Amino acid sequence: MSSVTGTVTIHQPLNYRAGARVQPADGGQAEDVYEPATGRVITKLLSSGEKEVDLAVQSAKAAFKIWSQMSGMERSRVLLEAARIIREQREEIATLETINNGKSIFEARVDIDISWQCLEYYAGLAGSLAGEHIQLPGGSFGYTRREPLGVCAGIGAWNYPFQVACWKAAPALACGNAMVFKPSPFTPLTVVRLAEIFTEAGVPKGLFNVVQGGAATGQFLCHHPDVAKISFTGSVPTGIKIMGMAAKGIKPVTLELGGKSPLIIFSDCALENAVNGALMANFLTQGEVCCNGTRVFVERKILDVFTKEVVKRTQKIKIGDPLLEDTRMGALINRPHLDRVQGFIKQAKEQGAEVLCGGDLYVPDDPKLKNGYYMQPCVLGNCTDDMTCVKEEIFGPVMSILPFDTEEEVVERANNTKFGLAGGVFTRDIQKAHRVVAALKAGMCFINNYNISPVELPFGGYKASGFGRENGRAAMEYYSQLKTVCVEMGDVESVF
Ligand SMILES: NC(=O)C1=CN([C@@H]2O[C@H](COP(=O)(O)OP(=O)(O)OC[C@H]3O[C@@H](n4cnc5c(N)ncnc54)[C@H](O)[C@@H]3O)[C@@H](O)[C@H]2O)C=CC1
Ligand SMILES: C[N+](C)(C)CCCC(=O)O
Repeated sequence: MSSVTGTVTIHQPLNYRAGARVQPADGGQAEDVYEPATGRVITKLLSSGEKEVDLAVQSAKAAFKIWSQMSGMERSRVLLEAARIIREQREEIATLETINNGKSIFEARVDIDISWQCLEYYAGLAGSLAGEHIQLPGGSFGYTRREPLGVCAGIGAWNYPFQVACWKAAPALACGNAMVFKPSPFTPLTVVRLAEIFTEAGVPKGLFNVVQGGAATGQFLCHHPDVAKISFTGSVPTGIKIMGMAAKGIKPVTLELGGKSPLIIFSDCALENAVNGALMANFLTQGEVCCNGTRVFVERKILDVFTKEVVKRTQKIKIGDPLLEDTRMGALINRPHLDRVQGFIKQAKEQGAEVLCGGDLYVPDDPKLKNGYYMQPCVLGNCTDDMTCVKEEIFGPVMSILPFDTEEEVVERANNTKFGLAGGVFTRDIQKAHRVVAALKAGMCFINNYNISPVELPFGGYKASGFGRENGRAAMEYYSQLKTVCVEMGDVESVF
């Protein structure tokens, strides 16, 4: 594939069923898919209708019969092979991700690395999926079996298309399930590569299928009677709808939703690390990250020095063609989203926030990029807790700085949100660090770093940010169910 921005056009079918790319059997009209770096249409997406979704689920059901009967070690070998192929094709997958998502190639490579690491991690756990043996009176006993659920539905967001799919597929497949995955209609491309890789690695045909489209396709999938579980990554309003659909079928759900996470910088921090942490917490993937620490609380004693340094470093972020090696911020996902982020900045100014840097659209010199969706990363000062930019998830490169005076005060303000995905603290005082994260009502907390993703650690939210966990051992629980077997070794003493 060409690795030059503005040149790639995709003509292959984007559905994947029974081990092959296919055109959907039914569906709506074709939608444009854009290259955010140029604003160019790279492909037309045919959405999947009810019939196509059913065919994908039936194909998964057939593969489940074979896969679920294999031992964990057998499944492990296939997942390791898939991880190996991803490593081998790292550059090609990262390039396609960058073309479709707009993030820098530098970051896309990291995303692909986290993806194959996730497969390796669950390959390692597949062989240890086991139950317990429990002794009962008179030599009788019971035992438990951890069994797969069946066909799991995965529905993903557009910010980490390949990685989100791996975070769901790896534990699902390790536990013996099959999956039908629906990516965001903005980023339909790389997930189909993942499906091809699974087939090449040796999964039974139909074990991992891809259906394409937006809300309608997602609804067909969630309502399908043969779908046993739904794992969703996306916004809170859609999460509410997913849970409603799951309730109708009594299906377990995992919801990875939005956030407005706090990052607390105490005056006794290592300043350079804290500045680096604040940049990591706000500007990866153009700020389109659910767990971003966008409310940066800074102890007043170091407010000026911290702010000055953060602004200086933010102004140096190299924006532009995401496929260039030295670019660190690419383009936002699409025009409406860019407009939305701009709207938040305008409203912040109206409400009294001060733009300390950035916030404007960015027009690269390269003429082929002039219709891309770029903006300058923005730092807002003079913020207060009641401002919209401090309360709502912006999902763009916008950091709000909020001064504080005491630990007690900052913990209360940090928790004063409907969300609870993540949180972070920078301090050299270990007691304070652990005390503060213990008080944070958030599922993923960082001490003296932010937004790193070791796949060994469970990830997920509290409160409106959802429930269930991805990554870590914990995710195995969300893709399996427990069967108890009670064994009588004596005679039946009947009551009757
Ligand atoms: N906690 C986490 O791990 C993450 C959360 N997010 C959140 O996702 C949001 C941004 O992603 P978007 O794609 O804009 O979210 P979204 O909620 O609009 O869409 C997410 C997915 O759900 C599908 N969908 C939309 N309506 C549906 C319906 N009625 N039934 C079934 N499926 C439906 C979409 O087509 C897409 O695949 C942000 O709020 C962000 O915080 C994003 C990435 C990670
Ligand atoms: C990889 N990481 C930690 C930066 C973000 C993962 C959550 C998401 O999909 O937004």
